[in-house]
Amino acid sequence: MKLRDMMLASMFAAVIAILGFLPALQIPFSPVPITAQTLGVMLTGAVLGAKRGALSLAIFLLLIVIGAPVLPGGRTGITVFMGPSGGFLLSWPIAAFAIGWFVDHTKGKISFWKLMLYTFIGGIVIVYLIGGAYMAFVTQIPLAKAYISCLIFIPGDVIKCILASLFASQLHKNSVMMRMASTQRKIRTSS
Ligand SMILES: O=C(O)CCCC[C@@H]1SC[C@@H]2NC(=O)N[C@@H]21
Repeated sequence: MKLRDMMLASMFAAVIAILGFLPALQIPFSPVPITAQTLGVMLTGAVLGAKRGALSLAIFLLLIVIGAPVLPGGRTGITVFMGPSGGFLLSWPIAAFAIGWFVDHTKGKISFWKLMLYTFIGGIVIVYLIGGAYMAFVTQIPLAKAYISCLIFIPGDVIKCILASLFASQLHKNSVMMRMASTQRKIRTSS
């Protein structure tokens, strides 16, 4: 991994930390809040790809471990991993990796709809599977009940999928156009 990759991964970790300044929404019947940071997780995977995306979220989790107040409300420290939302946090590098893996293995155009599917699988299905199971374990509730309680997050998380997919598809389109323009320039100067 190059220095540039490390810098990009750190930059996206910072973006997720900044999203943590938006207050989390505590909802009734759930010990886990609605947070804007999942938008950052989806965006990171969709823009950086698998390896850099996972690295970025690993950096973000490391910031929590060392006590940086990067979660909404300034929460931090290793103890947050032991709470009901701990599994959701631990799922984030896997989610970013999965979204990025799909992006890295996409043949042809990375369209909005493809990204919608990728962010849905990585940012919702994988996150809920891991986070829900962990929450059931920590709070000692039945697994089915934990998964049902995750459904409340779906409307907000689908909106985040849309936003991340819109942004990332535009970015991928621009980078393809820039690459084409630079190839054309090279051809012109060599002929
Ligand atoms: O701040 C924390 O302690 C982590 C919060 C985890 C929130 C989960 S992630 C998936 C789902 N979508 C949300 O907006 N909230 C939950």
